[in-house]
Amino acid sequence: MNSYINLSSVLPLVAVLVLTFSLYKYLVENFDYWEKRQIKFLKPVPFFGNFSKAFLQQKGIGFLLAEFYNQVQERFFGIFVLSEPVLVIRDPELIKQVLIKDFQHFADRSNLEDESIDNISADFLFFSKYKKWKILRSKQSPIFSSGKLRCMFLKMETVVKDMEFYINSKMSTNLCNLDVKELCNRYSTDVLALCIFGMKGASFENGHSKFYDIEKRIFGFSLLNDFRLFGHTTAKSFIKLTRLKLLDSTVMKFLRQTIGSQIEKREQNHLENNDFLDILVELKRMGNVRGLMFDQDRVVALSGQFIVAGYETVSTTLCFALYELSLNQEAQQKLRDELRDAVTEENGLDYETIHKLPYLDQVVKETLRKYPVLPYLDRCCTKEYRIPGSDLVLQPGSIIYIPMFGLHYDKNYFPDPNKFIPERFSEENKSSFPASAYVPFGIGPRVCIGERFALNATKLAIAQLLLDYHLEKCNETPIHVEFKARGITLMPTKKLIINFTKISQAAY
Ligand code: HEM
Repeated sequence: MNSYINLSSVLPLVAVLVLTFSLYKYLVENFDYWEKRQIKFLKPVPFFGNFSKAFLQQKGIGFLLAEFYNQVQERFFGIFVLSEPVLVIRDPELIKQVLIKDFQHFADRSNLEDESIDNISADFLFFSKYKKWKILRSKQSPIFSSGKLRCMFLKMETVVKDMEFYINSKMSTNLCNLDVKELCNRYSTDVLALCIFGMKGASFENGHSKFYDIEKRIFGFSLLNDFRLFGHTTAKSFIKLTRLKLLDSTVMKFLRQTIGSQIEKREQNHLENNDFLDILVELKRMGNVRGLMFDQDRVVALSGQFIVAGYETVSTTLCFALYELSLNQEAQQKLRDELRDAVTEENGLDYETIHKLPYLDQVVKETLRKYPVLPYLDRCCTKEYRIPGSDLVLQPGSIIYIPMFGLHYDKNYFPDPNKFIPERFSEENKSSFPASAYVPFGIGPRVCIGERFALNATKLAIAQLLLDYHLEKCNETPIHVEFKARGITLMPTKKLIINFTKISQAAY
């Protein structure tokens, strides 16, 4: 009798031990993956792999990957993201080969595309897998054709005017201190609303801007938001487990109501506006495109992706360019001189002029080197692949990362990497580093579709602001920027406050 009681009381304990042991085995069972293949790898810890600092929000993913990049000298090496093995590629030649020449072996990103969990993000170009992606990309590329970009440029000019009106309203005796991140958030919101959806974002007006509130909701810091973005880009096992959607119900309601009703209005009134909505209306009219149905739900989903992809990226790039120019007075003056020489009374800062300014281009390129908005490029192997010059054979499903910060801060390619030196990208200097060591927009067929749009919006704003204002650091300007360890895009921890002083028309 006694022995029966003892057994039943220890059974739960045994069960817990067996479960804990099985879970532990499950979490570490992959950890010999790189060792078995004789590939140099960084030692993982259970559950987190090499990503504990990122998962626990102690270090941003970009900086963590740069730390790994600097610990190893090999062309490529292994890490574990949670329990998933990931191959990190350091060698620019191999990067070019994988992203461009051998694209057919790496046609997907590493995220989950599961319509049963999230039918909205599964339709985003960024997340969609090759078969669907090919149709979606070919149907959406015309939005960024040269003709359409020209029309959008005129719309961007009106947003720049609103931004300057806003800056002037904050001034007393021709100067003011402004948080440039906040300023640029408003700018990118209004540029996207107007150019992509043909709607006024109204972020610079007093009162409530629906678009601005939605952007803040998607990228605002909350634990749930962090996990949404981190899971959908980096930790697919987490999304499988939690079934968390990328966009919450408030954002979806906004898309369905605001964008959905705008689409219906265009359909009913046969309106065209040279923007993304025209394309969505056309896709909806076509209905079935090579087996893919474009119904109201799908076109609303497609509209959401540009709000997610364009807002933080453009805003961050512009804000860091303005910040760096306020600290680097020589570069600022050199750029202003170039602008003053180029702008005439007849043709102000038009589309052609913006594309002819080499120093403006160098300033934006150097900003994107120092502050790449996304921390890494990723691909999933879709067809068996032997890494050239090695015995390593990747099977379909294997994941690779290209660490953006590691490359952009590599002293061998960019000496004095912490310094802001736009001249690195001049005609004479640009061959001093391999082209594929600099990849802020990615490369190959899955390169950023909004690259030219983003560059136009950023360059126009920098150019007009520099013609009209002198930018300078003030007491509140941080000299070294610290970055949030949370989120997926690069964000400063503190406000980036700089001083704007109006330049008189006489000096123009
Ligand atoms: C300075 C601003 C921007 C930066 C730095 C940036 C960067 C990137 C990067 C690194 C990628 C991944 C490329 C790859 O994997 O090879 C990407 C993809 C993408 N970006 Fe951007 N982006 C910016 C602005 C925009 C804008 C304004 C839009 C749209 C309005 C946009 C839409 C997209 C889309 C849809 C993809 C997925 C492309 C595909 O898989 O076919 N981006 N972007």
